[in-house]
Amino acid sequence: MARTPVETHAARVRELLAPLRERGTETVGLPDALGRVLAEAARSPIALPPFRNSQMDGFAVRAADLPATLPIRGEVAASPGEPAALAPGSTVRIMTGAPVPVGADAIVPVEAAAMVGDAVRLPATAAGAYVREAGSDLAAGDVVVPGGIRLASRHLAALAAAGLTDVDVTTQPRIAIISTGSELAEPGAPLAFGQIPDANGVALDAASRASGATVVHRGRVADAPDRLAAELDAALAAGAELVLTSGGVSMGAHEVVRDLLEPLGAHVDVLAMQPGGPQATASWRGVPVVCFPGNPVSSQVSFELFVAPMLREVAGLPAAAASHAPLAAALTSPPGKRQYLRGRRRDDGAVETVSGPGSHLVAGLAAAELLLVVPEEVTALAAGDMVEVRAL
Ligand SMILES: Nc1nc2c(c(=O)[nH]1)N[C@H]1C(S)=C(S)[C@@H](COP(=O)(O)OP(=O)(O)OC[C@H]3O[C@@H](n4cnc5c(N)ncnc54)[C@H](O)[C@@H]3O)O[C@H]1N2
Ligand code: MOO
Repeated sequence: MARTPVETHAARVRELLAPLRERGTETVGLPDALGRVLAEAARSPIALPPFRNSQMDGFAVRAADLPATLPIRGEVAASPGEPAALAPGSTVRIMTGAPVPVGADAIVPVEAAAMVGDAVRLPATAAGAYVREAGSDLAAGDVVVPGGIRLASRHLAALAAAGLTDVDVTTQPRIAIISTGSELAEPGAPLAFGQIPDANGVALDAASRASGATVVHRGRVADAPDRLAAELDAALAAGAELVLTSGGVSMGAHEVVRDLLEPLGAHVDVLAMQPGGPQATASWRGVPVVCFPGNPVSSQVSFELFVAPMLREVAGLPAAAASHAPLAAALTSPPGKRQYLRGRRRDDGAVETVSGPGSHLVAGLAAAELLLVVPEEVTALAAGDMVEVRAL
């Protein structure tokens, strides 16, 4: 059977997921806005800084009075309240962030001052020295963060400094994840012989969230089509815009995903790649369903290749980094399949495989930091040959 090119399936998934690109907006509080994409420019209702204030702990002065020994007429702290105007020929102690009194036009840092009894000797100082003018960062009404920006802590700092408490962000794609397989148990539950913990559920949940989506439902079903149908309905009831399934798409006697969805028009394929050979795409009551193979490495690599790129784009995240590096040692690869081998980079920059090519080697994937991509037509590579490398 001819295997379907990886790009053909990628294009099919891309088309199926196109509606997810159209995002609405919602309002969230600043602490919850981290990592979200600002829907439109946020403007500052106040100037930054909001008032003229001192950049140093020191003395507020009129520059024209200096150099001189001046009497100290009190103190201005960084606290609410307007300070009294500075009388000519005098100074006040002032703290960083405190309002500069009317009449003062410069600050002398405390290190440059010398006490002379109750008075203070201050050197010549330029007008404007260490004075932070109101609006010198941003004028009231100016854009504090432009729309389309993925919010990091520095953006939240600027928004909070502007006194904003919540912002409009684009909604996150809502994903449901369903693990299929009668052998699956809740991780941590005692295992009967023949059972294994469900690894794909937590992995696809984490991968979805790391790609900027939100997970609205997670389920696990035995190899029974009516159970899968009920779980798909539960996913839609939870508001899922996209359902990811794992398992049940190859050629066994109990392929629950195929059994339920193929008669309804699912597209089932065997791709020219490993891991991630068997794949399917479907719709459930109009909602896209992307079906990954059950092997844990296969489902994770499939997510990375077919679903993560669109989610990252929507979330304003950079695409996974791809580069080339020399191979540390020779390797062989089966013909007709693009191999995604688990690897790591050595100190000398060469890349080597970790663990084997088997799609069940979930611990091996955990030990890897990158994937080595061996093209379909390449069956042998020598040490030093350049290979494509994808960061994990
Ligand atoms: N006769 C053939 N057999 C198989 C073929 C084939 O072409 N002809 N393809 C193999 C390949 S490649 C893959 S990949 C798997 C895919 O099979 P399914 O998608 O139907 O997945 P399952 O059979 O349900 O599971 C495969 C494997 O993964 C384990 N698994 C499943 N779900 C989980 C989970 N949530 N957490 C951890 N491990 C999971 C499952 O126990 C199986 O060991 O088919 C090959 N067979
Ligand atoms: O192609 Mo399957 O995904 O190796 O194990």
